[in-house]
Amino acid sequence: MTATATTNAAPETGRPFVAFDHVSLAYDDSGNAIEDIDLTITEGEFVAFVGPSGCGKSTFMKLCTGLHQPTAGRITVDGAPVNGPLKITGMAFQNATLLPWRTTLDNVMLPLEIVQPHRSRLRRHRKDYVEKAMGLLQTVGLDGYADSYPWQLSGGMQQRASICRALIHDPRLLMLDEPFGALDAFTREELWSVLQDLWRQQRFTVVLVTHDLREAAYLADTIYVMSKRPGRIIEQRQVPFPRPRHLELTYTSEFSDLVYDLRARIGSIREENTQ
Ligand SMILES: Nc1ncnc2c1ncn2[C@@H]1O[C@H](COP(=O)(O)OP(=O)(O)OP(=O)(O)O)[C@@H](O)[C@H]1O
Repeated sequence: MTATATTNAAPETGRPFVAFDHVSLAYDDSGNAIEDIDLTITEGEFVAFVGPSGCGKSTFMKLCTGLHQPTAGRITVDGAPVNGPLKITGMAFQNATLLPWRTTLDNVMLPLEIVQPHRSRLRRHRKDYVEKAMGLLQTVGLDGYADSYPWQLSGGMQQRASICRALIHDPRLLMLDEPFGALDAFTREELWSVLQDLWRQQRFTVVLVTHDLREAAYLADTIYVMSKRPGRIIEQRQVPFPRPRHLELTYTSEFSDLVYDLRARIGSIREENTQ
């Protein structure tokens, strides 16, 4: 794992990067899935979305990346309206979804065969790209596994590779939908550090969707709590802990208090649901 300096690496630009201007989305005539979302994510910020199941966290992501268009309101990313799928995003999901017939290295390199300008450059600059992929694999502790196939890797190793794949084309926006949800607690905590290191080195903007409140509190600068359907932002919490964060933080009373508050907030939403 790479060593990290002891500064807070979040860029201090404060420049708006993702802006939702009173955005709602109705998939069909059953009403809004998310409603009146109005928020700004600054460049290099690490934000987490938490909320009860079905509140619209994944819908938020799909809107951010242009996979769906809002029914009302306006979304801009890096100052431009989002009218279709964005090239500047990288994504990782709960399942690593690596292609079983490709080696780890070839899985990580896959976006380069699809996303421009890398696609046009790949043949001529393959050596540089391989070097870059190997560097990423080393950062996540997978050096030595470049030629292994996904079925030869543990779940945690596969997820490390999938994070490398999400980052190989230098996305400015990293979307993570429950990326560690299927992993055991130890592996998950290890990968928090891996992700924090990568983020501090490369300063991309991160949108993390998670059910794990400790994960949100450990990783994020800002946590948005969403209501039950139709999903609205009902709370925005700044996370005050300095970076780099270490696992000891999770045993402090400040950390427990934050997680407890978030849990209570989500508990109260769930209760409303059953009344
Ligand atoms: N393609 C779709 N067509 C119709 N309805 C959809 C579609 N995708 C999601 N929905 C509905 O929109 C609402 C929000 O779904 P979404 O997947 O965004 O929630 P979520 O908070 O990510 O859920 P979970 O925490 O369970 O993963 C849900 O009621 C869901 O049934």
